[in-house]
Amino acid sequence: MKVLKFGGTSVGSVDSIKTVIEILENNLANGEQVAVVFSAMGGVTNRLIEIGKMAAAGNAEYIEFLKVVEERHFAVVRGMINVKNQSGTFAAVRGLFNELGDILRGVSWIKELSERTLDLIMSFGERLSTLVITEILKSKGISAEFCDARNIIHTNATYGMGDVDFEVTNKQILEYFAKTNALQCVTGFIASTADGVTTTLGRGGSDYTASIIAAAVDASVIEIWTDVDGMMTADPRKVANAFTIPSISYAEAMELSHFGAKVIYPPSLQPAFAKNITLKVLNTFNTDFIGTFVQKTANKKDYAITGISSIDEIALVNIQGSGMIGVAGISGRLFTALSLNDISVILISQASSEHSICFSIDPKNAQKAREVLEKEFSHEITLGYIDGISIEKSLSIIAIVGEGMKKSTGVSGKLFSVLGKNGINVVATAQGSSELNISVVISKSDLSKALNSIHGVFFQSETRSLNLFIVGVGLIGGTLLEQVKNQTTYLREEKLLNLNIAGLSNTKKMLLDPDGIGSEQWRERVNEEGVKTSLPAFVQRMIELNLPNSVFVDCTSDKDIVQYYNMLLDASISVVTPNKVANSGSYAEYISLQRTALKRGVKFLYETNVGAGLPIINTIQGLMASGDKFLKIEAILSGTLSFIFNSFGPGVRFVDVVKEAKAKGFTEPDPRDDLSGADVARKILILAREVGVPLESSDVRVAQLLPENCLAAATVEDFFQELIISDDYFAKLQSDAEANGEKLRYIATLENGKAFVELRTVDAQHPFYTLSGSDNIISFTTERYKDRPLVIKGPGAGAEVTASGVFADIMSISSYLG
Ligand SMILES: NC(=O)C1=CN([C@@H]2O[C@H](COP(=O)(O)OP(=O)(O)OC[C@H]3O[C@@H](n4cnc5c(N)ncnc54)[C@H](O)[C@@H]3O)[C@@H](O)[C@H]2O)C=CC1
Ligand SMILES: N[C@@H](CC=O)C(=O)O
Ligand code: NA
Repeated sequence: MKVLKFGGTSVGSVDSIKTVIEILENNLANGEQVAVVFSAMGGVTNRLIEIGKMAAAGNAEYIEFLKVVEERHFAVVRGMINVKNQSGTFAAVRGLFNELGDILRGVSWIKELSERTLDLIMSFGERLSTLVITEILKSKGISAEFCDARNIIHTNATYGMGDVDFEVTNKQILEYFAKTNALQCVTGFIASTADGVTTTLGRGGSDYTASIIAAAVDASVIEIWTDVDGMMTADPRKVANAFTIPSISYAEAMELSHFGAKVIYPPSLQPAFAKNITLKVLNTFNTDFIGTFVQKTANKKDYAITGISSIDEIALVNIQGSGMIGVAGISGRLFTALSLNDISVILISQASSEHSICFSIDPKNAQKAREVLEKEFSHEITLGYIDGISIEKSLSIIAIVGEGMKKSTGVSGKLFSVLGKNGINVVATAQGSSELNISVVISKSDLSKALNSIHGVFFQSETRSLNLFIVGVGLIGGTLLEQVKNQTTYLREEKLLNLNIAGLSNTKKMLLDPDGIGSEQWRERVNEEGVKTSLPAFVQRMIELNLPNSVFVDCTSDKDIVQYYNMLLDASISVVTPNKVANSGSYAEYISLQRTALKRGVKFLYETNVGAGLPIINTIQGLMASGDKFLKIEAILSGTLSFIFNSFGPGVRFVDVVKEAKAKGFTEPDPRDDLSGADVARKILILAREVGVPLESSDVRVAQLLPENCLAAATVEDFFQELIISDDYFAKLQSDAEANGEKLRYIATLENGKAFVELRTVDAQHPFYTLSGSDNIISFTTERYKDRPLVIKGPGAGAEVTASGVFADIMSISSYLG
């Protein structure tokens, strides 16, 4: 025999009942006997409870509410049974509603609603749905019979959650099914006492009915038909990427039952599990889907774990003291006291030092737990053997579950590592020696981030996601977004990396969308949906969103923005930037950013601070890490100045070359920063710091290349005017150099702890002579590269090369995330 069970949504509407009929017809076609258990129509049980309470409160409106429930059942009859045959069913349904109406009237008279009466009122939900569907089946010519489970399942008189008398029940079920071959339509959830008083089976009640029957008759299978695709790897409301688990063991299903309760409530399936009956969880609304098989032993898994479950809100109680060490009986007394007071313990952890025990409970029991324990241990507390009871709230538990972790290494490593990388603090942890479940207690505010990042490493290890928050969509930011757009498919398909643009801001508008702004229509979306830009609000929202693998990308030259870097890094958000302001501010700030990133295990990356995309910072960091010592750095670090000196000559105005550099995207947003030497000065300052020389910006000596009048210009426009006026000055610089067969080069040097930048002329022998375009060149003399320096050369400014350097930094974070 086969046992099927349909939940409330499956029997909730005419359309879904049509599917139920089809499923039943298909099953009957196989010839195997079928029992089918029905829940009440979706929402009806809750409605009946409400109606019962209204009646008890003397609120006559319950009558109207009851009419609505009645009409729902009538509507199904009208929708499913031919007009000619409806009357019998209508009469039967009306009969049940009359009976229920009488009971409710009684409740409203005596103004009392006992658990026993409530069970009786609730029983009408299943009795009605099952009656209606039985009649529908019969009207379709199917040999179906209504089976009132109260006649076969007996419980004690614990109302609300009757204790099943299996001896009697199993016997009655066997006798009942031995007598019939018809399709048995059984009322779920309800039972009765030996003397015929209606009871209910508590949580997961209809599943329990199915399970009790299946176990009694040794059914071949139980099919639980519900409204989702089976048991999922995580709660899909919290983890968008959760997917159906095809095969799961009983034990795993039990462990996952916290959120799995929505789908099945495994404890209610225990009788079937005990008989080794396979359970299938199937979707009435997606009948072709394979669903989840629950069996004693699950099929081999593709993943190290089977699923992730969580409890949103718990309180953690800690009891500690020197008097607990080596003293037997403390934990016995502790848990006895809790159990005598009906406080259920969710998780327990005690370190081998025996100095403390912590356990988690439902927060609504927290105060009671404190009182109970303070009373139990009052003597020890007075004597100072126990320090007292501390309770922490606003915590959540996440458990990873799976038989696959048994005796396999690396699972807990992976769990703790992903939590660490995302800056999620683990408050407590527990793993039983069954190795089926590792539980961690974390702050509730980290729950969503933790679930998603854990799900990511265990189930989507092939596809990793980075959440990008980009501020500044000018030349570099805009080009970066273009590059991201062009690479999205490649990265997803070839590198299994999903770049999610979760936030964007220009100076006017900002938009944050954790689901992704998209790299195609970002401009339109920011314009249309964006709100007025506010950097503090942007940063605050990012921190609140608390998305895993978040990266803040600062593509501005803003001075104020850098004050947020520390805060972001501290919130475990990596920072990537071409903006040089932070690293060229005070040395204390530079160091503090490095330290915060290190402390939080996130990245602060700024390769494009010097030489745009050229691998300069990375090279230095590699050499420093491997113990090389820098003796000298000599470099051309301005793409703009390089371009100018390579393009300026007879027949060209200096100002036009500067304007061309700006048009080509080489200059700073304000080109005076390039021509004043300020940009080069801050670059050599950053390099000095990277090689371990703790300079301040005032330590860098800058020899001006501009005449006074240009330096004094108040605006960029004025500046260009002054350049025109000074054209002869620049022409002479250039022609003097050329006359000597030399070239003008603006060179930065770091030697003996001193940094300076100056305009020099170099002859054809000098390695810096043969530069073209916007080339930068950096020559490192180190202990290892002493005889011949290490030289890096190439375009050191411009949109494409800079944006790709920023992109490469972002990519390096993704590989670090593993
Ligand atoms: N252009 C280049 O070759 C290189 C540039 N860089 C650096 O890249 C950064 C960006 O340079 P570009 O893109 O060329 O400049 P840009 O002026 O074209 O872009 C900067 C953008 O940031 C916006 N912005 C400024 N403050 C903002 C704020 N608080 N909130 C939102 N948006 C803000 C501006 O409106 C502008 O659209 C600068 O720090 C620059 O030093 C670094 C290496 C090379
Ligand atoms: N304006 C800068 C851009 C790179 O940092 C330059 O010209 O080098
Ligand atoms: Na670089």
